[in-house]
Amino acid sequence: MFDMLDNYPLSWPVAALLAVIFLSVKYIRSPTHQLRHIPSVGGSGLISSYFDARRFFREGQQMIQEGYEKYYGTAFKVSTMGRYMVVVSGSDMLEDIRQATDEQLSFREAIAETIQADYMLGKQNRTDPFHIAVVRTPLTRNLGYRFPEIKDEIQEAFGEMIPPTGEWTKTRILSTARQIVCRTSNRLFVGLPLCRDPDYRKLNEQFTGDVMRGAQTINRFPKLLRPIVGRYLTKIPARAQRTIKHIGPIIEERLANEKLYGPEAEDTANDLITWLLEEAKGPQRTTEQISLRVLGINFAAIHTTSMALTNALYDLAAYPQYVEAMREEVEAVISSEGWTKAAMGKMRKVDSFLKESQRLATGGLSVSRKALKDFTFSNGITVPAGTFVAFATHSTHHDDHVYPDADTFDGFRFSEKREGDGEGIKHQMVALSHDYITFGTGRHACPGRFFAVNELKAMLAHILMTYDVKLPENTPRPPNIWFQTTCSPNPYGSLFFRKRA
Ligand code: HEM
Repeated sequence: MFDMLDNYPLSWPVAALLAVIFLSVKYIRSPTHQLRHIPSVGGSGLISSYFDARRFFREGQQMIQEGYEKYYGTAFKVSTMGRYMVVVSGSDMLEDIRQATDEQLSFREAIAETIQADYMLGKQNRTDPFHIAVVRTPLTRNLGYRFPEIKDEIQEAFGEMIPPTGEWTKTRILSTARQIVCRTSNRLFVGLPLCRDPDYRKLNEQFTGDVMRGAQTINRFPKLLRPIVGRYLTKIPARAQRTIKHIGPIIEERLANEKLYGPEAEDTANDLITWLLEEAKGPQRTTEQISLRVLGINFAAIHTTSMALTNALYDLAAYPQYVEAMREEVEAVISSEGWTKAAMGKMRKVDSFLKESQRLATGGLSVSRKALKDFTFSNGITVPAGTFVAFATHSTHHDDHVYPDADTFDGFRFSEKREGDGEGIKHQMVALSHDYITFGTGRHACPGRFFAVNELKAMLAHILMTYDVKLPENTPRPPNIWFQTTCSPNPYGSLFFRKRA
């Protein structure tokens, strides 16, 4: 080849020129160049950004905090494995994200790349997300009607997992919470007896971990190979088949009944399968599609809610000064309302305690979006198409300018605010605001938050009425575990429970 070039006197300079042109175009198109107007936390050279991406694994939140303090109200970038992430802060920039259309800043494209969602739940889950409307409307509307069953499952699940006896019983709390949340949520989603089926429960308890590991495996391969890797090197296809094995017969029976008695025939189960079948049209109405939507909703619901419950229980044991006031509230409300959804709405102290617990424990970044077009924020900062943007949530929640004494756990911070005139609604846990981003913002804000909060309140109220809870002797609240910007309650922590004295 070199000999060949030697035979043509102009070839060396031409080859060198082509190489320079190629490298220049590549550089101009690279995120390093395109995002050069946005300051970096850490370096932005090729080698330094590799080391920063490695540092991000261990010290992601410290890096976000550093950028938040230096560039509050504007944007900075951090390098993560595979891409830069542009991090924004301040109410105005969050409002810009809230108002952006899906064609400008896409929630679904961001998730699709981060967790390789197409290989986990099927491409239709992203391109045709009819299940979101189901969670937002019929699931939420039916909470009052189905509440007695949710309460029944809470009672049964706690009774089995943590029998209330006179002796202090040590319980590894995160795994216990996950099992209780899975069972209770599925009492609403698929009802009895499936919600108690050991294999179905295990499948849903483990699915989030399977997805995270699967995504890591897929992300290691180039785009071209990913369909093969997703299919043969992850556990996901087997999990999908296992879900269909459990839910398929129920769907088929409902479809057969519909054929027999007509579409107007009442589906008395009134569960997630009913609502999905009501919403689904044409090709969406298959056993596989409906089963995968149930799996996907479990994915969104189980880990988030069980982490929230675990954090609340660590806080309950660490700050026992709030117990008596919450018990009085629960007793008063239940004696006038009974165990109903309306009663949950009246438990302001319980709501505040859970909200405060989540305020402190929400992870480093949320509201992840991918820019599909160049996007200009109202402060003039532009991010080019293809950029990943996220909001500095943990830093906002821990900012003394936003919350006085922000690092301190103040269990009734929000219920006290609700006592002011006209303040009754906006400080409740389900309310979205620019200061409280646990459930995200805008049209993609968590549609399951009404169920999650009612379920968490019913669980905490049940615990307050049934148990005394304490930390192991002379030990502090188990510290949260950070990985990149994810903040998880300590999986190794235990609490002691005994029948309420
Ligand atoms: C404490 C528990 C929960 C937390 C902290 C939580 C948090 C979130 C967050 C932060 C988002 C993204 C919002 C955004 O980027 O703007 C989200 C989306 C979502 N959540 Fe939740 N969630 C919880 C429970 C649930 C439950 C119980 C369900 C289902 C019943 C659920 C279903 C969903 C769905 C389907 C989405 C996607 C929304 C969309 O695609 O537009 N979540 N959640």
